[in-house]
Amino acid sequence: MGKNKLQKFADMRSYPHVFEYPYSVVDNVPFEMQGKWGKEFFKNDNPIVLELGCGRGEYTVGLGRMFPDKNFIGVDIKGSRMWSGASDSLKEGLNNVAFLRTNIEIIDRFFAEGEVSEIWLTFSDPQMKKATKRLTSTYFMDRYRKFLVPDGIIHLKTDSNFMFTYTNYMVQENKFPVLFVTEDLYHSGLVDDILGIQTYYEQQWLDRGLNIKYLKFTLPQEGALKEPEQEIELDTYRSYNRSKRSGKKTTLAFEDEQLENE
Ligand SMILES: C[S@@+](CC[C@H](N)C(=O)[O-])C[C@H]1O[C@@H](n2cnc3c(N)ncnc32)[C@H](O)[C@@H]1O
Repeated sequence: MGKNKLQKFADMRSYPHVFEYPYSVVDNVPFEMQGKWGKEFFKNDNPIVLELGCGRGEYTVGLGRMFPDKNFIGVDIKGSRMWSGASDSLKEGLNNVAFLRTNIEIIDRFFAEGEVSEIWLTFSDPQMKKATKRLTSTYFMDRYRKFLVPDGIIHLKTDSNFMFTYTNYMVQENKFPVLFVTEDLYHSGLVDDILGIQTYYEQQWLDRGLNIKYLKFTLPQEGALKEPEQEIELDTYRSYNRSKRSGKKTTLAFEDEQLENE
């Protein structure tokens, strides 16, 4: 039988490679590893790569296996999801993998200037109602700039047409260099070992026949950032449009909600 949430939380507290600093405690518990992840935890100077909103951490663990000469940290607020990747990486003895349980809104408190080389955003919630909650908004880009190396790389992998279109507009508006872009990863023949890592959400969206989109760009350090102003068509299969009064749900909206509750 699988473990319940309390057993998973207990495991997480005992894991040496898991750091739990949710917003509710971070002001009371000092975090002393900012700027020292390489020296004090990984014990090397290798590049550090983050997966933000990592869920079960498939990219963090998958990339950790592929690139022993880089360090990977999965970040999410949900400990019971993160437990999967944290347990797998511990069992496999991947000493280049760690997890940080916190709110991404305060991510810049955990890393020093230039400490991180790359960020993966894997199937992030599109947050269609509020741009400042979107992990590819300029609100978050301003935070990422504080700890990314100059011209650090950001990868977005998503099912969401809304998130993909918004991020493309954001990148264009701010003239960020685009390294790679595809609207349909699996039918373009461009999937390699890295892009072939599939997350839990990715598998669900693929099963529903959605195209997976991918955008890779660099984040320059200089210049004020500007939010895009274009209207973007909403994703119809998400719960955004559901009428609360009628309670009507499309099948996909319902399933989306169930995924959220996982
Ligand atoms: C749609 S799920 C995707 C999970 C995983 N990347 C995957 O593809 O299976 C989004 C994840 O981001 C996390 N998340 C969203 N906003 C967050 C925030 N502001 N701080 C921390 N975690 C967040 C959620 O807890 C959730 O696990």
